[in-house]
Amino acid sequence: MDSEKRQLHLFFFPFLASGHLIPAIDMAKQFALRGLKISIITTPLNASLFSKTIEKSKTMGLDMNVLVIEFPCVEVGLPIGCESYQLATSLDLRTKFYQATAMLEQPLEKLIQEYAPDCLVASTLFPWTTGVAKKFGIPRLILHSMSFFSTCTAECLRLYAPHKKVSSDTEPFIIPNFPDEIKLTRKQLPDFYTQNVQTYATKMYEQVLEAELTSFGAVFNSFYALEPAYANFYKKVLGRKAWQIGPVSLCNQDTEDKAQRGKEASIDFHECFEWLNSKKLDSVVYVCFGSMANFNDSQLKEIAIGLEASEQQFIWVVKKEKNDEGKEEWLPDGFEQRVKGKGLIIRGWAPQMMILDHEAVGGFVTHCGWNSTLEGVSAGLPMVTWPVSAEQFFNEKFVTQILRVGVAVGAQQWARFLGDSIKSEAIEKAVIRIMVGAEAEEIRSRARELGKKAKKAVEEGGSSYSDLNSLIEELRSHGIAGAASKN
Ligand SMILES: O=c1ccn([C@@H]2O[C@H](COP(=O)(O)OP(=O)(O)O[C@H]3O[C@H](CO)[C@@H](O)[C@H](O)[C@H]3O)[C@@H](O)[C@H]2O)c(=O)[nH]1
Repeated sequence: MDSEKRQLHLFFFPFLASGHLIPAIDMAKQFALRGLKISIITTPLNASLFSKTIEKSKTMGLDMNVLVIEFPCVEVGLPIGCESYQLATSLDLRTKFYQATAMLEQPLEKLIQEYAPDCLVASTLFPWTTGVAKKFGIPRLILHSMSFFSTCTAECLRLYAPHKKVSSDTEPFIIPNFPDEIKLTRKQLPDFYTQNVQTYATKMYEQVLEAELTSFGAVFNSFYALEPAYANFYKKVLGRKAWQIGPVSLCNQDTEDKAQRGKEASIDFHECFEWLNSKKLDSVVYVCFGSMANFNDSQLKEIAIGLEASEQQFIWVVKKEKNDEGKEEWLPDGFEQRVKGKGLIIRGWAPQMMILDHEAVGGFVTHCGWNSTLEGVSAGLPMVTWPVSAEQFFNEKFVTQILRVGVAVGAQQWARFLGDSIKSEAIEKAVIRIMVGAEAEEIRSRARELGKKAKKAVEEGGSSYSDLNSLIEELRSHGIAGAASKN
């Protein structure tokens, strides 16, 4: 077959966590929409989460399928079914989880042998896949799940270690040689920056870096106009190769597609949509902390009190099981009766993208996971930033200081399983600041402009659209060159 016409086949191998799988499926869809064949490699439980999306893609004529590999839970001592990182709720379980992912090397090699894909697009957290791709003579693209800003912040912390030059965990330091003056404290950094001992995670991050330097390049869920200084920094100062093809969530255009990203929602999405339809433009604040953050009862209570005191309408997503007696200790007495019609609590999984895109939603209280941040940006929404873990404190700086589309609630420290560090008054005040008054209007108009730029980036001729074209062209010529050298 004429090699220029040959359909390219990409293997997508995302990390096993909602915050990685959801954007990876969207990204895979972008490639499939350009006529490429896509196989998503994942484990049985994760595959079931997006079976509907794959079915739907087939009805659209897209060439997408899933190849399932078993996850070695038993072999590493993980509970059976612990196939998602968010289920690994202790350091010990997380270490075992990473060990199990490294054991996926052989099954992956078997699939590559069988299907001979042209390229392996694998999560940044699978550094060993660069070696696998090399072995089979195909390029490995790094599937990046953070922004350029956060990736550059992380790299400058590693290079210059400014956090080691301050005398306490709360003394601010500045990221050296950066385009903007960004201040952080040690309390806002992931553990592995501050620990002096080598752990599985610290070793893995060294491999991540090594792989970044030796791979074909990286694909980012971002767009040029959002962070030009940091895209340039990544490419020119850090000397890496990258394509930015986001916001990838924007490939979901109809309400059902938006509602079905990720998991089955815990609320009938029609019901949620109807509820929003009954509300005025920009009158509802949406409160959600991603797929991983879990607050304790007293912090949830503070949120409830703060939301009620703000007098704003809200949708609040709570990922908290009822206790053994079926009680919800975090709910203030009579709360749901008092906010009836005004506030909606979703217990479990929300159809987030559908909610954010609804015109009744006028603000977003977010933990600053990169996907939520970008979804908020794409929907043109002002945000209250409440970082909890991972690189979320970096994203907070980006939203509040660089983009200036958010206000900080005042979270000061990295912690995945939190106490009641933020008081109701701070929540009330921050929500009011993004929903009511002159400041809110000013933030909203900046956010709206950014939302328009996000949509433009993925339209035909937009920067992300063009970057995806160039990437496909490069893969095509690489494939042709590779095929020629094999002949
Ligand atoms: O009820 C929910 C909760 C989440 N989501 C979706 O789930 C994704 C969540 O991703 P993100 O906002 O990035 O948060 P996390 O799940 O916390 O993501 C982890 O992974 C991200 C990508 O690496 C990091 O940026 C985060 O810091 C890290 O916590 C988003 O697409 C949301 O739309 C829903 O649809 N419904």
